[in-house]
Amino acid sequence: MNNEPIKARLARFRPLHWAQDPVSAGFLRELKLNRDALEISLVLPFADSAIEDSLKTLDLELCQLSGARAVHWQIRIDVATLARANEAQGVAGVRNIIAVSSGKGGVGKSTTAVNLALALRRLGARVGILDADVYGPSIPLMLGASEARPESDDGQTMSPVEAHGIKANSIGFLVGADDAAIWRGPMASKALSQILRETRWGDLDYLVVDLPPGTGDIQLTMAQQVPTTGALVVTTPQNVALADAVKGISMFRKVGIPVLGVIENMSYHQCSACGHQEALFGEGGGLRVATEHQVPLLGQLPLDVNICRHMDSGTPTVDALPEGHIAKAYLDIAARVAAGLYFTGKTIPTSLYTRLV
Ligand SMILES: Nc1ncnc2c1ncn2[C@@H]1O[C@H](COP(=O)(O)OP(=O)(O)OP(=O)(O)O)[C@@H](O)[C@H]1O
Repeated sequence: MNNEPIKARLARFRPLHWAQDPVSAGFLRELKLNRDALEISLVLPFADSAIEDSLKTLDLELCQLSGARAVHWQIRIDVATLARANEAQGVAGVRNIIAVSSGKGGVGKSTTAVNLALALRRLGARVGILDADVYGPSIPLMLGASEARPESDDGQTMSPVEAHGIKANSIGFLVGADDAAIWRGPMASKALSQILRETRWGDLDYLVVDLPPGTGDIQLTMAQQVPTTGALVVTTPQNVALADAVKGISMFRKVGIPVLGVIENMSYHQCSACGHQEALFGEGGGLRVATEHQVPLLGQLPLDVNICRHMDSGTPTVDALPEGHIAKAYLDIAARVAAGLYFTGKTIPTSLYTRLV
């Protein structure tokens, strides 16, 4: 079979959130006609298994070009390790670290971090989440794991809690919430460093770190101490939150950490009875901040009672209603984040996890 027309068609396929097509990006591994089926295998260096649905839209055309009766796609995810943005020493086994921050408290940063982590897992990645929010470590509750505790069999390292298919550790597991909330910068960042490096994460493609809200010393020290690949800023559309989101972007830029984008939470309210959408906190703010500061607006989430209810019940929306429009919004954000990291980053060798005994 002459592969060239198929390759040429694939080379014209570029999902909106990819910076390159699969052929010029080097993702195409095999292309062959097996009896009357066209077999195409791709290896993606970032989590995006949902891309198969878009690829399938090419099936008819590819069958016509090749004479095949069906197309069999094989998509394997082998996440690349990308260069870290700072000098902090990497964590063996952890390929990429995504810091989730917000300039202001209560905007839904932890909700976003947890749903993002679950969405990355649904896109085919091995994922962990580290709750570094000293002011309100809420991840254990959100994952329905508040009774769980990381265990240690050697007194030096601990195994993370596993919930909803991801690994998790939290400052909340280790100290009382009231104790952590009064910590000053050095104590909080020391605790973060310890929990990051003493957890046996194993091999992870992405570790999502939920930072404490704000742009003060604690956040700055933490951002520098974690071997971060890129950061996200969560905001709501109110002017006060947006002003703080801008401070967040500046904070990361000051320490050389790329801002992967802004996520606008509680963007609008959709009436559950009639479907009418209302922008309770103003409109277009997230986009304005993103445009002015030259970062992508990665997505907008509605103010929706289900998001809150699912969190309180310990099963975040991405897992509670995986086919719903909210889960789809998080999956879309996760795909953009993963692709954005890869296409703007520089691949470096992966260091695999080995447990020292
Ligand atoms: N889009 C949303 N729709 C409805 N409720 C939401 C939404 N996002 C978050 N919430 C709810 O708002 C509350 C605060 O969310 P969350 O804890 O994620 O905020 P945060 O920014 O991490 O807060 P903190 O700054 O205290 O860490 C939670 O009860 C959560 O369930």
